[in-house]
Amino acid sequence: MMEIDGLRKSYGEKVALDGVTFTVGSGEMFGFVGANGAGKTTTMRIAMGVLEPDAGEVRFDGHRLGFADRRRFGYMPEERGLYPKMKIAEQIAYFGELHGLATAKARKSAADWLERLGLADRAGDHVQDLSLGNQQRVQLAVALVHEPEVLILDEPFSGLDPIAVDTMADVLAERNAAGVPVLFSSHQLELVERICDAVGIIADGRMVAVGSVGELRRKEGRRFLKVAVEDAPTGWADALPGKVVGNDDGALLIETDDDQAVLAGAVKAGRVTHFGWQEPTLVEIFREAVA
Ligand SMILES: Nc1ncnc2c1ncn2[C@@H]1O[C@H](COP(=O)(O)OP(=O)(O)OP(=O)(O)O)[C@@H](O)[C@H]1O
Repeated sequence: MMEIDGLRKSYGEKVALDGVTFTVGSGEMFGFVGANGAGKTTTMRIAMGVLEPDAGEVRFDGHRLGFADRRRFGYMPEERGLYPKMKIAEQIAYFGELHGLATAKARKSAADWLERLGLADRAGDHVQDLSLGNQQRVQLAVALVHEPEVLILDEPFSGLDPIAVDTMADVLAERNAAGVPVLFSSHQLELVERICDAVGIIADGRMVAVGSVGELRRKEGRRFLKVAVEDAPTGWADALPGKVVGNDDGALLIETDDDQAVLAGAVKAGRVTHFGWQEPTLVEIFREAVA
């Protein structure tokens, strides 16, 4: 388990992190979301030891992280950082050796990851000759080559085509299944909602919501009853307990505490063709949490 505990960080006058706390459990996929400049990259850089916090600490399995621990982490930095003129297989193996793998093992692992990520036929190409999406796959291989115990990835999905997104998501889920905690940032909230066990929402350097999507729905989101009634008179729901907040393709969206009263009113008004709760999406939860 990785614990981010009370991180504070300022750049001059600018307070970037104002007490950031959350945990990423073993085998957990944690999606870190927030507006531009909210503090995601700063948090992840501190977790990787690239930046020192002004206060707070990061722990792994109960102890404060040191250099040796971080060698066993896999990291995809926001600024990426591949060598453009180095051949990709050599480059991945080189990073493997930097993380302590013996040369033969590093080469074997590099070849295996290139195969897994669909880049085996590009092994001898220079990084600069790959498309940006393929460079990102190489960056993922660099993060994974030494079989890291924790993965920290800054916007790993940005700029990928849908097939590459699926490959990346599958690889991360496999690492999760092997017990690896995965922390990644993203602006792709539908993807985060689909693949993450837990989500943390940061705004202006503070965590404004943390939990599973289900927990966030219960705590942060508003849910609505979606009710469609054929041939109902206009305004049929006006006298019912609750508030009509919208119309979705002919169905009313009603905010209410009394679904049974709304159902009884709907049945009285006409033929009910749809009746059910509409849960808020992560996009809606996000908008409410950062508002
Ligand atoms: N080296 C720096 N010097 C000064 N200010 C910085 C520096 N790095 C980040 N900041 C500021 O700190 C705040 C947090 O930035 P950070 O990069 O952590 O946000 P982010 O959530 O990763 O944003 P994005 O989604 O745009 O990548 C921002 O206001 C940013 O301008």
